[in-house]
Amino acid sequence: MIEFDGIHKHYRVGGGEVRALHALDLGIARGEVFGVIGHSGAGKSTLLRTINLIERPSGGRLLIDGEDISGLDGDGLRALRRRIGMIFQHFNLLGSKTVAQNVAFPLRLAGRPRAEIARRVGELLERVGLATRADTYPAQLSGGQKQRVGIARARACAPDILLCDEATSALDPETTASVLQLLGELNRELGLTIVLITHEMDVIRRVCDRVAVLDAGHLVESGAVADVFLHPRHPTTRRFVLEAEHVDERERRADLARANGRIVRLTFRGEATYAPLLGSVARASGVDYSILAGRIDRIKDTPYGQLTLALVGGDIERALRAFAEADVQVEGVA
Ligand SMILES: Nc1ncnc2c1ncn2[C@@H]1O[C@H](COP(=O)(O)OP(=O)(O)OP(=O)(O)O)[C@@H](O)[C@H]1O
Repeated sequence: MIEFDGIHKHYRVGGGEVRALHALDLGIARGEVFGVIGHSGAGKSTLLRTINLIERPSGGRLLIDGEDISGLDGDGLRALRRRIGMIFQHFNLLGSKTVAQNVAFPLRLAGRPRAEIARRVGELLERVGLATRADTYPAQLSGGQKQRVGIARARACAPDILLCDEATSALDPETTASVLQLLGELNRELGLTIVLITHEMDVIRRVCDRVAVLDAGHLVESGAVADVFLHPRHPTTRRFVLEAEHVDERERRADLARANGRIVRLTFRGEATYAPLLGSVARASGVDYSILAGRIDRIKDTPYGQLTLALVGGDIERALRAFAEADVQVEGVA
């Protein structure tokens, strides 16, 4: 649905130039939740803002449904922006307008009749659980409620793409979870294509289908969230994953260096996560193990487990074969 084809972006600053995106190739499919992760300055906002042409690419082609949009202006640009909603880290609500007036704003700009606006605003607020707050002002709402108003407003013109610019970065963990849940529901209910940018791997893990990792304007890794999260290849991605696990990379390495035996990482996905496998494999192969690191969690709705073990004695090859036969992925850890 959205295709970046060799997209470049540079900004002119003073006499020089800042290169924000370098020859970016990226495809986002209709109906998916696509996450872009990167550190500050990596180019995430620039990438997001090229999709609705708040930023124009300096080179390359940007296709939506096969049409190159990078040169659109006038009516074409207005039509493009109506099909793309956007929500922001700091909500960007109009403080002098009520919740209902904020949500009505894009509909008024689009010249919709008054009765239709009233009906649509009612529906939109109902869906985000704020029907009773229509006449309050943003300052009277919590952060989570403000973002729900932002989501209702972004949906006003029934867009088929929603851009989320660090939409949960200003929220506490519980509120973040409920806003991400709402985004997931809208994606499933409406087939809404969602592109979100974040610097938190946990946000990606909870809600995204696929992810791209940006580093200094370069796309360094992309793929299904489970593959990228469980088997990160690029050092930047590995750092994001360790951060999400609250692990210090140097401490982890020191722990591994102290362990004796053969060190392996086992990844269990789906049903294998719950199989009582370790004890039976250890008994059958005569291998002893110590657990160096471990985590059980979910990627979207799929449970996974990841264990780093030191294996000692017995028939280690037999143990590794038994894990592989039970659909557990085995990787050596250097
Ligand atoms: N309007 C602008 N004018 C000049 N330089 C800019 C502009 N917007 C972004 N940049 C520069 O482009 C690079 C990428 O910035 P961008 O905001 O896209 O990164 P980001 O990953 O979203 O970072 P953050 O998480 O801090 O917002 C940075 O070096 C930034 O300073």
